[in-house]
Amino acid sequence: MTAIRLEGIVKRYGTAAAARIERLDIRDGEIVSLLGPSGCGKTTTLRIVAGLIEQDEGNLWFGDRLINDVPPERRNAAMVFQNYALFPHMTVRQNIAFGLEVRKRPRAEIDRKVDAVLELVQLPGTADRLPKQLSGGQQQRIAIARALATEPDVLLFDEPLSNLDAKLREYMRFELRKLLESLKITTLYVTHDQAEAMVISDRIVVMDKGAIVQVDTPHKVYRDPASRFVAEFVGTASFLEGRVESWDAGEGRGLVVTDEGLRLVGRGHGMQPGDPAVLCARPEAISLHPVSAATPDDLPGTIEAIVDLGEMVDFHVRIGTRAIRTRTLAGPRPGNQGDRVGVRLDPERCYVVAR
Ligand SMILES: Nc1ncnc2c1ncn2[C@@H]1O[C@H](COP(=O)(O)OP(=O)(O)OP(=O)(O)O)[C@@H](O)[C@H]1O
Repeated sequence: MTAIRLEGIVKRYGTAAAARIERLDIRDGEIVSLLGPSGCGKTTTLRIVAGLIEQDEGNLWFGDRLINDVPPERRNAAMVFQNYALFPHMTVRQNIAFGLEVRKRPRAEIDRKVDAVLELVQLPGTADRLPKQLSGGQQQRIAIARALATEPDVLLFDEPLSNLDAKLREYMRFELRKLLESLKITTLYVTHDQAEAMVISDRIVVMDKGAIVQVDTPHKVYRDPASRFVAEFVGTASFLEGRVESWDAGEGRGLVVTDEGLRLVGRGHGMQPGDPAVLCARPEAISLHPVSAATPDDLPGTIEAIVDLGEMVDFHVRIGTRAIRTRTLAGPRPGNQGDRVGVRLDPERCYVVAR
């Protein structure tokens, strides 16, 4: 097992920095995702770790080994790509054996390892098939088996599930998480899909414009976003801009008065009275109540639209000049389109961040 450390890493194309990572530590056996919108520098960072791109500045460590000048094939890292990158004219067995043959391993060992990794990805009967005789999901599992066969210290995934259809992708997330958990190999995983990152990772690195903006467990990234950008990118939220009226640093919560004069309580860090702020309300933080059951503290709202998603129902609600969104399990509804409702915000699930 190998810890990974990136220190002062910068990669520029022309004058623009595609990646600038002050510091990132990935622990032995940890599964870490790089998550962010297109162009934020995820793939550049992953490729620097793989040795496929050379950084302009900074140091990269695998354990206590500085590997800046170590070529990719000597880093003992295996990469799994979005397009599987299997050799089409080779059987599954030949594909998986390839890396071991390059390393001139004895035949018996190669056969044993191929069988073992096929077992691991639950495709033991496919050894003699060609990639085209497998489904997309199966091909991706073979690509993973091929990566595992060489017993790498580090596994690198570049959007490995993006080519699969939505249902299979969802299933494979859980399968992959189970597999990675059992392997305990240090893993860096690139995705722009926040749900995938939530399922796969021990920790998520959220990136924006080449830099890291938050590193935390999936739970913390969702429950404690460091900025509006993170709250917007991971999950959904309604945003209410305003100013901090009072703040209890000990409790980590305070009162925000929005630009429309709504008084709302939320949790956060490092805010001061007078700070411009945004209150981020997750859909599950907002509950709607028929006017007859509303309390004086509820905000007066009007249901503008109801979107029925089957098991869930989205409500778009107007509060004065503001539109917010909430989501509930299908069931009794607080009202119909056009009805007035009481809107209640759970302060525990509202986050106050700098504006
Ligand atoms: N070879 C290159 N030459 C010039 N600019 C590049 C090159 N590779 C990447 N970039 C730029 O660097 C930035 C980061 O790219 P990168 O591929 O790392 O982003 P990403 O987060 O992986 O995006 P995506 O999810 O779309 O793959 C982008 O602005 C991109 O246009």
